[in-house]
Amino acid sequence: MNASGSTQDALLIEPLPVPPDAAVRVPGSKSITNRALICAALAPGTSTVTGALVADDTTAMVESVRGLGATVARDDADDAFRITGADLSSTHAAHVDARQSGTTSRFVLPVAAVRVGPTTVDGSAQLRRRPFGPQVDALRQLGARLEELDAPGRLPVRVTAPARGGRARIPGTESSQFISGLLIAGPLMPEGLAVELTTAGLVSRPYLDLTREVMRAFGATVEDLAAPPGRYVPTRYAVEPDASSASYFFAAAAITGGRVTVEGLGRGSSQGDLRFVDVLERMGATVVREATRTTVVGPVDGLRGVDVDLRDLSDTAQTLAAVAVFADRPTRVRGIGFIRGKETDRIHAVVTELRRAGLDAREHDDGFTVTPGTPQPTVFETYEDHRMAMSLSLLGLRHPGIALADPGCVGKTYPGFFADLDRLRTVG
Ligand SMILES: O=C(O)C1=C[C@@H](OP(=O)(O)O)[C@@H](O)[C@H](O)C1
Ligand SMILES: C=C(OP(=O)(O)O)C(=O)O
Repeated sequence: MNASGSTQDALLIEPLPVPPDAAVRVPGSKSITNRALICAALAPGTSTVTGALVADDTTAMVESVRGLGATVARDDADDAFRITGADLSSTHAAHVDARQSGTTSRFVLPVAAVRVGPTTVDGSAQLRRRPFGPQVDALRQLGARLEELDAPGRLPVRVTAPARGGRARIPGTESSQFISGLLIAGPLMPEGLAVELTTAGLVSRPYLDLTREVMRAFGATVEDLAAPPGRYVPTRYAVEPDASSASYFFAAAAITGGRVTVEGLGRGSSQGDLRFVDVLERMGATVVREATRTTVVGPVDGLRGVDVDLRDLSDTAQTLAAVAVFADRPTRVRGIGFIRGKETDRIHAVVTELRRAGLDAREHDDGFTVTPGTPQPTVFETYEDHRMAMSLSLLGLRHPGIALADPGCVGKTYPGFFADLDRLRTVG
């Protein structure tokens, strides 16, 4: 790393000397990687997944599907995982550690309910604090037997008898991952699966499109929120770059008046978080959308504050909180009360940290308001939340004295983040 140095545990982010003019390629999508890995693990035969993210959340999935009986081999030369599907009729008792990964845990738990042997799903202390109740409840409606080994609605959970399938009622307002996981397991339930929402609202909707897209690529049939009995077939699948990871680079262009192109993420992408560039456009940035890449050019005359609902793309809420510091008027973010149940209470965390830097930021039940200002030199806390670290680092690109505690927390989805951020310093 050439311009970011370590002080004790904290990482100092040096301001960019000039606005960036750069093209970057961010790692593979966490969400697509974990969907592809688990669909491959359900397909009898050998699948190949290329371009996958290699990070803590996807290692969690690799280890988990191995625990369920799949074989996973890494071929670095080919940038590929080769996965041979698990024998779901095996009676062996499985134990799965989903680490910090919401997707891994919420995709594996329903899959545990379509195998014959008992499976225990557990995770880190952080994951044990996150909600699982609606999914446990839905699986019981589908005939599975589950034991919550610690507290109701929390990990660890042991599945002791499989689901027959049918209809499950579940709220859509807490996490779409519950529904994605049920859909993934649905084709392997003897009666198939139909999910019925008990709420008018549905958060993180684009992730359900992603689930259906990857399921179909692996040969499964799925329509809306239902999957008839069926099967997966092995395939070769290429993972595109991660749109949430790209948000930090688009934001860097927006706040500096620079220009950043993210390669491999273009008009055909199904990742909802790519819509973050629409928000930047509303704020005054110029966006160039091409078939296989997207460019953001920051305005020279400053950004406008916006009032925006991010329920479909909530992983970009903290990115926007950082961008909002550089606008001309307050930014209000709505529709994201459910992000209090992510790696940390993200509304509280981001507001607390902006205030630590002397900025005016406020919490609301459903989001936050950030008023523009000049952040003071600060060592930000990062709450074991990769997105706190990556978002707050943006302030350091413009202001001196910004440092991050526990920068290694980015390893959850983007181990090379700070090295890639340094590439914005390369002129030309
Ligand atoms: O399905 C997915 O891949 C994801 C869904 C979202 O979670 P929620 O559905 O809990 O909002 C998102 O925050 C997470 O990073 C990835
Ligand atoms: C919320 C996130 O992850 P997960 O729910 O998959 O742990 C995230 O990556 O921001």
